[in-house]
Amino acid sequence: MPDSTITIPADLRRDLAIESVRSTIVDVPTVRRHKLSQTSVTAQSYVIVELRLANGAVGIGEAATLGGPRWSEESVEAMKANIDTYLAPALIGLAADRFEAAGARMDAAAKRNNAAKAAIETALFDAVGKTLGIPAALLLGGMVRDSVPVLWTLASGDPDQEIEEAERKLAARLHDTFKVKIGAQAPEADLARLRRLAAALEGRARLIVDANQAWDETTAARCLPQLAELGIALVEQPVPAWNIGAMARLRARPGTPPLLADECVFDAHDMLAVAQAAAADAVSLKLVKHGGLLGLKKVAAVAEAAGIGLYGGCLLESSIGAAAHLQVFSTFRELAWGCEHFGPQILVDDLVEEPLRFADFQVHLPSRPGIGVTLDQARLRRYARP
Ligand SMILES: O=C(O)C[C@H]1C=CC(=O)O1
Ligand SMILES: [Mn+2]
Repeated sequence: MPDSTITIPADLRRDLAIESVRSTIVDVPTVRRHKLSQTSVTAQSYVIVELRLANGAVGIGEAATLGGPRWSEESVEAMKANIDTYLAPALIGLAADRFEAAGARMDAAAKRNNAAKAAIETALFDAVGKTLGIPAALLLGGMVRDSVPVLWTLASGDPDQEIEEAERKLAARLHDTFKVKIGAQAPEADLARLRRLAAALEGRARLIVDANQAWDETTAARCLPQLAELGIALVEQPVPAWNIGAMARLRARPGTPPLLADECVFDAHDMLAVAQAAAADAVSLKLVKHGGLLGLKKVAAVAEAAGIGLYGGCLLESSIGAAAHLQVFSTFRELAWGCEHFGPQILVDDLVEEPLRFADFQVHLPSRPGIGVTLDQARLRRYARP
């Protein structure tokens, strides 16, 4: 287990009042083009939150997007505006360890805005953790594990490049599960691409796919058995987020591989609806969807109650957002599907002094207090929007 006995001077503990919140938009280039069904990115945009307490501690948090407001409704521009105008003013003066009260204030100040709220709540846990000298995980139930299996996503759309990329990851013992992004081209073209990947990696890697809502029910009914025949272990969000009924009907058909709910589950109410409809085998947990670490735990609790497996989702976060996810993922008794926080490795640069460590097919929890990583101010300035 990581060392959690770091001590900091008593005077730093004194005043947890939230004094200021600063938000900065950054754009960090990626090492290659990342293609999803609905968008394609060559840079990742985040809002970085720095939240200062009266005791001097500064907590950090990150809100990720994917292709502007295309993956979900929040863009970095909207998040910054809503943080500065509505969310931050609602919190000034509140004691930072009153996490639920902070959530209630933010919900009263702005509807949804889940990624923006998550970045602020992350910064609260980071600031309090730093103040107390403990990892945020200790405030969330305590660690069950100090590393998490991590997959890599293949999303260039070019199977030759993707096989070569997967081979490099396997050889370096970084990743042996690969998520393939599909839905940007016709289903038959994706199936041909997957056939090539499955043949090239057979017996050496596990494949899952993410259609990002690209298929209608008829297309999904036709293609899902073919994915099962190829040995695809999990199929993420094959149909539009609103179509829980289709997910349930597809899941009940013989020959359908396990289904992973992503865009159809934002809050715990969504999770309950998916569970009641028996519409998924697993759920992808993400701070940007669930509004924070506590919201993520609530969604996970509903899933656990329904026997739905937990999958540690991402939105290509840097080491800041990834570290926050790891703090909460580390507290789950079961994390059946591991996680996909490869984000720090797809960026040309990170935003922290010491990036997360990837080794032996796992991403390792940092052992410092709070979320465990330190914002690199020089890098923040380098990638900040003018
Ligand atoms: O899962 C998503 O929909 C979003 C994201 C996560 C990894 C990736 O490549 O895209
Ligand atoms: Mn997804």
